[in-house]
Amino acid sequence: MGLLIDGVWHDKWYDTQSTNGRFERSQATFRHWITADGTAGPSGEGGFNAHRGRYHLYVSLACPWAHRTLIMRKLKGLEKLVSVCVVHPLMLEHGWTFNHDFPQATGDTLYHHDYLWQLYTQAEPGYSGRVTVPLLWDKERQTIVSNESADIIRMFNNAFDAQGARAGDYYPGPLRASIDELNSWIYDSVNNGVYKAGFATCQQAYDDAVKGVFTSLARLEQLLDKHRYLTGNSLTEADIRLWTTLIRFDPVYVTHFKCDRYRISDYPNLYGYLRDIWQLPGVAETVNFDHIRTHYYRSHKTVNPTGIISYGPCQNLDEPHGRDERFGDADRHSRFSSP
Ligand SMILES: N[C@@H](CCC(=O)N[C@@H](CS)C(=O)NCC(=O)O)C(=O)O
Repeated sequence: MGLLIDGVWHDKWYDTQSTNGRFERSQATFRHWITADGTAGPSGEGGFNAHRGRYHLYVSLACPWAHRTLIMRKLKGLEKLVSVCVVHPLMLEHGWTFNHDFPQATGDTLYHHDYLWQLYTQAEPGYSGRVTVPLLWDKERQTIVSNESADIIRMFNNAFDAQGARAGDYYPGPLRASIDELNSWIYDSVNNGVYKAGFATCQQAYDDAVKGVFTSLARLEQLLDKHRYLTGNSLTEADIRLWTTLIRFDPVYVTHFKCDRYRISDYPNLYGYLRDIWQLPGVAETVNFDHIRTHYYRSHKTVNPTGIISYGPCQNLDEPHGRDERFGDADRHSRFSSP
């Protein structure tokens, strides 16, 4: 675990001393957008036109932020349009690496780099900052388009629609305000909340974070009593963003990050919702529990110095969830049908 300073790699764990034991996530730095016609998006420069085969996604199968991009790539049928490399699950003194001595770790098939940080310095030789996944790479300009998952899933949602992407809009106009509102508190208290609890180095910081996690899970449990998905009866980007945290919750966050008040499987609605999305076509294929559990338990030496991987919960995600009958079958079929 480390970061780049003026293009030089330094092995350094998160600094929580300067923030009174609180973990503060830094902002992503590359914020360009792929658009259908190459015009600039909401941030960054233009010139990143959507083209089949031009872009490459670097992910970790362990990482919940990267996982969002893999799910959106799958739902939108972008597998043949945007290629992917998978880093090794261990993130140690060199950060993410391209070692491929682990099932489904692919190495760097584009440049044969050893480390992810080499892509950051290839794009910007004097780069200073954290070296994170997901990373969306432009093979043509040989640079980073974006290292922000929230932006990448929005690009995937519509930029490739004229290039053969599958139909489906996961950020539809009429729902945008409510999706944005959900994203904002779910990001802070759930997606990032589990990290704030797990990486806290003082009791108060942990207490605040863990209470925030369970307050929000209670709120979500109520919301999911009213409709099948967060904004109603169709799946949106807000669901995808929440779900990648929920799928890691019982297998990792309960024990490793000490988010142990309840398990997701203790909440009837959240657990049904977890299984509902798991059972949507293509979603389960994006999940790799070996990468997930190996990464967390073995990479965070300050949290789990022995590197012992816990026994793990017994969850049957294929069990029927009944949410389709309970809320109607939504417009799921139109979303997943071919264009
Ligand atoms: N804002 C980023 C956060 C990505 C992120 O923090 N990824 C983690 C993996 S789960 C990472 O690569 N961490 C390495 C580090 O912080 O040094 C996003 O959502 O894309």
